[in-house]
Order: sequence, then structure tokens, then C-alpha cells
Amino acid sequence: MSFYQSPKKMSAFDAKFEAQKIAFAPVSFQVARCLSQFGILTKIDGAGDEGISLIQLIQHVELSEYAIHVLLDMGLSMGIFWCKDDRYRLDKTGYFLLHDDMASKNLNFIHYVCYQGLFDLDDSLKQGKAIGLKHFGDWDTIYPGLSQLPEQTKKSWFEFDHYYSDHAFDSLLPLIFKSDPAHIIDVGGNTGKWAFACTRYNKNVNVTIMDLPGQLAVAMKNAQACLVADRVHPFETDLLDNNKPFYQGGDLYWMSQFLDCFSKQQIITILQRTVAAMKPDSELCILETYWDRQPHEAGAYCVNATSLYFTAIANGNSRMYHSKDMLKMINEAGLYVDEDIDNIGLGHTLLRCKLKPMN
Ligand SMILES: C[S@@+](CC[C@H](N)C(=O)[O-])C[C@H]1O[C@@H](n2cnc3c(N)ncnc32)[C@H](O)[C@@H]1O
Repeated sequence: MSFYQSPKKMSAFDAKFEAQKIAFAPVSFQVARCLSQFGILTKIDGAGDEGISLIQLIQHVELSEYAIHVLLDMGLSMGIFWCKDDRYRLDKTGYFLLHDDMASKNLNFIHYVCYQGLFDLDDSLKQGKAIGLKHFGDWDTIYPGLSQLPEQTKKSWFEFDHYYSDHAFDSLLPLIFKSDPAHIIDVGGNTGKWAFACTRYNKNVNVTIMDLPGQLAVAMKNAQACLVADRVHPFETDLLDNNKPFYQGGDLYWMSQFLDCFSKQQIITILQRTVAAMKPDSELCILETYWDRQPHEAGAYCVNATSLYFTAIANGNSRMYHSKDMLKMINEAGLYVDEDIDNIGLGHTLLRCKLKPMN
């Protein structure tokens, strides 16, 4: 990791400006969202090098002159546009806000899933509970409620989750199938995207999805639609309850973006239960984004920011981990890492684990 290990080279004047940006960050965030939602970014982008004036924008955007003008002024301050001779042109940051898929998925996730709940971050930190979740329902964690979230919130949650895992899945399939597993157990398999990728890739493999009932119902509906309900099987459980069952004897246990939903103590328990369920030659593959394994500072920023979603909205006690913490827990549970591969998809790491030999 080449970042965070020395002070930033910046004048006090610039640092003071950075501090003001943080103080006003919710304003910038909402302005960027409104510029996008009301089509102002698209209009200015379409005007190209010629640019577009406020008077012209008023004719195309269904907002008052006042509303467009306050958004434009703040957009200038945020470096989204530049303006010469009263004509606005998109600057580079504006270009990526408009055209970068990752920025739009992140922005929608923060607005529809996290924004209101983050107001309760301080109480969530003090109580070790996701106090911000109260805006959506009365659950201990967001997961039993996922399928009941308001429509736009649910859409933003799934688009955010899938955006990162989808980018990793294609390059992972050959790696996972090199050990030729006949039966994969997808722990926290959600709506079945990985299960369907596996059944498409290999015509013989069976996949069992272990998850909460709400997600399994959606996954099995999807399995019917994909015509693989004979090879994709549901296994209902709640991994926060040790009295609930754990699928025994799978060839390959798969945990993608799953362990980050649990506290350290819960992870150790889940890994120990996995160890107890594995055959001597089974594997456990863990796919996660660790902030210290990101190739660029931008990745570490997004991963660390995502931790606070877990704190205030998802469960109050989990996070995106440092890889050293995960490696320690894997070891403690009785596993060793056979392969450790970074830079999969958008900054994922695959840890391929096996049972430690018995002494
Ligand atoms: C962040 S999603 C990951 C989905 C998918 N594996 C992927 O890579 O996109 C976490 C999944 O873990 C499941 N999960 C969370 N808590 C759980 C629990 N206590 N028991 C079983 N599954 C749980 C959720 O329902 C959800 O499907």
C-alpha cells in the first residue's frame, strides 16, 4: 500500500479549504444528486465545447431560474463545471459524475440507503447498534428486511451490492472451477447471481444457497426463470443463530461479500462452523474487498466509507476489514490460506482456504 503512510503534501491554506469541503460535504452531495436528477449535467454535457447559458438551461430544465442558478453556482465551486462568457461547460469531475457507473451506483446507495441513517452515526457508534435502520423498519440488522425495503432503497442496495460482485464473478469462474467442485455452497448467496453464473459456466455443478428466507424466496424464483431450479437448491438458515442448521459436506464453500456483514466474534463462529462442515478435501473461498489491498487510494476511500454503512444502517458491528484481521480469524478458526489473489474485479481479494492438517 503506497498511501496513508506519510502526511499529505499540502499548504495550510489548502488544508483549511479541505476542512471547509468536509464541513459542507452533505450540501455538495445533494447538489451533485440534484444536478443529475434534474438533467442539468446531461444538458451541459450535450452542449460540448460551446457551452450553455443559464437562459438556455431554463428553457430545457423544469425548475425555476432561482433553483437552476443556486445549483449551478455550487456546481462551479465543486469543480463540476466551468463557466466563461456566461456559458457553462462540464469539467472532468462533472464528466465522471455523469458517465461513471460506479459514481452513480455509489451516489444512489448513499442517498437512498444511507443518508438519513447516517445522521444517527454517533448513537450507532455509542450503542454498537445500527440506529439508522429505524428509518426503514424494526429489525436488528438490515438483512431480514432487505426484500421489504422501500422500492427505490431496495433497488439502490442491490445495484450497489451487485455492481462490485458482478465485476469480479467472470474472472473468478475459471479459478473456482479449476478444482472441479461438484457441489458449491454459496453462503449468503442472496438472489443467486453467483449460483447462476456457476450453473451457466459448468453444466454439471449443483449449487446450494444458504441464506435468510426473504433472499432465498427471490433466489428460487430467479432459479425457475433461469431454468436451473433442478441444480440450484435453497438452504434456509440464520447464521447469527447457532441452533439453526449449516449445510454439511459441500465440496466448495463460497463466501462473497458476506463476512463483512458480521462482527469479528461472529466471523470466528461462522468460520468454525464452516470448518466443522467441511470434508478433509473441501475448500472455503472468501471474496472480499480489504481497504489495505486496494491498488489505489480511491478504492481505499470507497471501502472505508462503506464501513460506516454497516455501523449506522446494516448492523452496528461489522465493517470492511483490514486483510490482516481476516487472515488472523481464518487461522484462529482452523484454516490456512492456500492461495491469496488480489486485484480481482474492482479491488477484490480471493482467499482460498483449506483445513489445517490435524497433528
Ligand atoms: C452483502 S450480501 C452479499 C451477496 C452476494 N454473496 C454477493 O457477493 O453479491 C450478504 C448476504 O448475506 C446474507 N446474510 C446476512 N446475514 C445473514 C445471516 N444472519 N444468516 C444468513 N445469511 C445472512 C444476506 O441476506 C445477503 O444475501
